[in-house]
Amino acid sequence: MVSGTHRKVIDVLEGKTVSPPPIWLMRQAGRYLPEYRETRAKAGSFLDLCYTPEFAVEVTLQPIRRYGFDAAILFSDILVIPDAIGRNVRFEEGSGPQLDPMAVDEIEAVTRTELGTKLDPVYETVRRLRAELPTETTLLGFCGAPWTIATYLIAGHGTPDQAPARLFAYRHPAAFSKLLDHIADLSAEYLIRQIDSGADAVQIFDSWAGVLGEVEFDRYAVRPVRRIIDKVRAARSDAKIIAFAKGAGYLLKSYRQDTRADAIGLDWSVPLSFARELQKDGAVQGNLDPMRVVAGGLALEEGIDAILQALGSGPLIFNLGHGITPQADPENVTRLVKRVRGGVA
Ligand SMILES: Cc1c2[nH]c(c1CCC(=O)O)Cc1[nH]c(c(CCC(=O)O)c1C)Cc1[nH]c(c(CCC(=O)O)c1C)Cc1[nH]c(c(C)c1CCC(=O)O)C2
Repeated sequence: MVSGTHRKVIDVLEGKTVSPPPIWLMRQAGRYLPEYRETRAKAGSFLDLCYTPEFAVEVTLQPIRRYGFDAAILFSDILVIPDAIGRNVRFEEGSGPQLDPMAVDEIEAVTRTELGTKLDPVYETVRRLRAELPTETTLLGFCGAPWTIATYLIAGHGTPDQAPARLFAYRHPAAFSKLLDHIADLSAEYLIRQIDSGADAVQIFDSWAGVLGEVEFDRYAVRPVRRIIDKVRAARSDAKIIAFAKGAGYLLKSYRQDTRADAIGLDWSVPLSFARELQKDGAVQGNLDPMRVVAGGLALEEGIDAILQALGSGPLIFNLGHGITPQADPENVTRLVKRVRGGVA
């Protein structure tokens, strides 16, 4: 292989051990960066930022310029799918996302929706990014997992424990499964189009997997993600896929095999001894507590070293256990990258 086209994240997704491990951070483009806040102010609403290729490309590239991460993640949001199917998604300052909540009698109509052309600007962003990024930088596309998307569709906003979606699923199991299958089909189409536009790999975010019981985890987290992965692979057999089921704990033991993901993302509550077991079956990604990046100092150094020591001799993509938060000091990210790459923090 020509060294200039070598993408370390892809090597790890193929099961290789890369030392030092490649690194990127979930939500690496975001409010902790002054240059993001500047572009965000110019773009208008948050969705305008997502749907304007010029701005979305700019904010995707900002953390790459600053830190030289091994992967760039398309700047967008998991809620663009609900937006594309007409659920009136709004991001209001300080209150998190808002959508039209979905009642059970809307299931038939919602499961007949199509993506249409609304997400075309996202594919254009992906094309421009692949052309502008350094060849050695992996470009990641993404979508939300059907369960996590459904939690927002049903409640109409974020909730601490997703009680509205859990209740809906117990009351209307057949309608709920139909809804998840439909979201999975739209998500597969969305990911295939991202891959065709230049994404080298994709990540599926199941941020709310941790609130599901064992039976529901299989039904609502594993199966719909497997459905997406099967459809993407049926269309693009060499697609590389990372699945992140936050809070899944012990259920991660079979998650990779049951979903067929190339890598599984780990949140910071996953013990490193268990993470090592999971790594025997393939690549893992994670799992530094984002609060260690806010704290800095010894908390940051010890957290990094523990992960490198436990997981550095196997296929690892270094990342946080969830998105970086707005309070993080950009200098701590500089220290983090340096330490992972073998320098002193
Ligand atoms: C659940 C979820 C969402 N969005 C996402 C998830 C899954 C991952 C996770 O659990 O964090 C995924 C997401 N959201 C965003 C990205 C961009 C790529 C990246 O840098 O990782 C990605 C991959 C940008 C964003 N998406 C959002 C922001 C902040 C909005 C702003 O700039 O004002 C960013 C940078 C808005 C958003 N979008 C969402 C919420 C709950 C919020 C509000 C929370 C907040 O205000 O921090 C839904």
